Amino acid sequence: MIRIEDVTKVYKTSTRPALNNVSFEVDKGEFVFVIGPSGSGKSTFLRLLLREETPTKGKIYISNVDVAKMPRRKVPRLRQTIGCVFQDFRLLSNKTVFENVAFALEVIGKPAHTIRKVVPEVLELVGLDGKSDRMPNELSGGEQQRVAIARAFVNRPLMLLADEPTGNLDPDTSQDIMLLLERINRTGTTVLMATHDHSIVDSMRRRVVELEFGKVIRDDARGVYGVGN
Ligand SMILES: Nc1ncnc2c1ncn2[C@@H]1O[C@H](COP(=O)(O)OP(=O)(O)OP(=O)(O)O)[C@@H](O)[C@H]1O
Repeated sequence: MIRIEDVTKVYKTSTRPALNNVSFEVDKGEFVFVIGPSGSGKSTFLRLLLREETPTKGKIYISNVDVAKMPRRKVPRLRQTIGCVFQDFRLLSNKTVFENVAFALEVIGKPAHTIRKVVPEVLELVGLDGKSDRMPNELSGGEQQRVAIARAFVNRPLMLLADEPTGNLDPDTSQDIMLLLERINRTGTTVLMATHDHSIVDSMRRRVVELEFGKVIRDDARGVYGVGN
């Protein structure tokens, strides 16, 4: 599903590579934690998958398509197959919960009757039924992240990229969000999650890819965060 081959990324303004000859594969339906200290290249990796950046060297295949070589006009279609969730939720503050999720479908031209049907379904899936008319500032952090996950998932993407999704949440709320990401993963969606959260990684025992100075230094099938991090 994702194949990274000898990928090096050197940003224009930097001499040290953010990713240095990285190779690994992710199968459809996997749940993968990408861990490593600040600056080790986690976000760069996620940005390359989204074609927000292109590699300096190497190849990035998603479903056998070389993302780096993809013509610019095809990039929006690629991004429709990838849902994204961030630490800071990134909701539209002047739109309701329903409208935030609906917006993701409107921008890709889905008809109103589909939106009316699908949005309540996904809000129920994330545990927000009954809250569709709230504004983001009337929700807890955990609820806001649920909206963000609903918005990322409503179009049934092939994969979900989560960059520190629990970074602003307390431990209990973080566990709830992880249960939700697990549920989404069980629908067959590949989940890649960059995190610094030791306890979550240790409790989930999923695949762990660890980066350090832009290199993969560990790839464990049922990993823990690791000693000394
Ligand atoms: N746009 C950019 N221009 C220049 N250098 C960058 C850019 N983005 C990231 N870098 C550098 O690339 C390296 C990897 O950064 P990256 O953001 O991928 O790390 P990270 O593991 O996601 O860190 P964090 O956990 O703090 O989010 C760092 O040295 C960083 O300074």
